[in-house]
Amino acid sequence: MSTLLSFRDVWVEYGDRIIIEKLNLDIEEGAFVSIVGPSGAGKSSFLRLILGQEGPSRGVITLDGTALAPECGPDRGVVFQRYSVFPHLTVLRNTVFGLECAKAPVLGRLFGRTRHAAEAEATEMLNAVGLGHSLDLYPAQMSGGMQQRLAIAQALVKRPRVLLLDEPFGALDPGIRADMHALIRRLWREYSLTIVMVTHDIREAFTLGTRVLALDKRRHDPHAPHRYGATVVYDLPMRARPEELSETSDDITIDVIRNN
Ligand SMILES: Nc1ncnc2c1ncn2[C@@H]1O[C@H](COP(=O)(O)OP(=O)(O)OP(=O)(O)O)[C@@H](O)[C@H]1O
Repeated sequence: MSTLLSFRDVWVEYGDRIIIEKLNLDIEEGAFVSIVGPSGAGKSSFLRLILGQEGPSRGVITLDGTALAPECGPDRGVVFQRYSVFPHLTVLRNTVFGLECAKAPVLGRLFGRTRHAAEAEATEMLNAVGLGHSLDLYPAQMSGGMQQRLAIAQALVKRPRVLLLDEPFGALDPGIRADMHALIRRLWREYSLTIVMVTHDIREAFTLGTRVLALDKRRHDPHAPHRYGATVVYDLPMRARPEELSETSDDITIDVIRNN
């Protein structure tokens, strides 16, 4: 497997406040990376770096060996915990809209044959996430789980190189969550995705991830908490592949535990 994303001596600082420090990390193509860590450790900031919503204050991030573009492009898809879908658009229009933005960035609309092709692609993706029978529904007519399925279709229809998940299942009931775990695992396999997922749920991190990264501060100065930032303090490759683990399984095994 080749390296898809690479971080070299990456820092995130707001004024004199250090959030992430000296981050050195390679993410392989096809990996499912779970990010855990205490509140405020910089997990969302880390995702924003990959998304291009903000640049590092120092260091370099590359995607496929090329410096990451400073704006969010179709090579990176994202699903947030809530509010990713447009309430005034149907399921199909929500999904086609992602393609319109990628393929017709100026007009934001596709016409004729390209529009038909986009609708066919969107319908295929909606079938893949289990919304094939809900194309004409509006988000307000759907459950939270269905809305997250739509958000995943919206992100995946652009065929991103990397899919970013920011607490995507955090607002869902446990039963629906288990269904969504099975769905994302299937999509990860079928579409050969590379996924980076932030979660507060340790079991979810270990159940889904092929690798679990813990972000935290290595050093702490109680008199000046802003002086030190977080970095990867644990990097845990999982021995079992996610498809071999059941939701209720307790036999999670870890290959190596190493402190960077
Ligand atoms: N634009 C900004 N300006 C200043 N500080 C910021 C900015 N964005 C984030 N921060 C600070 O950076 C720190 C890390 O925030 P971030 O949201 O990345 O943490 P997190 O690990 O995702 O937290 P949580 O688990 O609570 O969501 C926080 O202390 C936050 O206040």
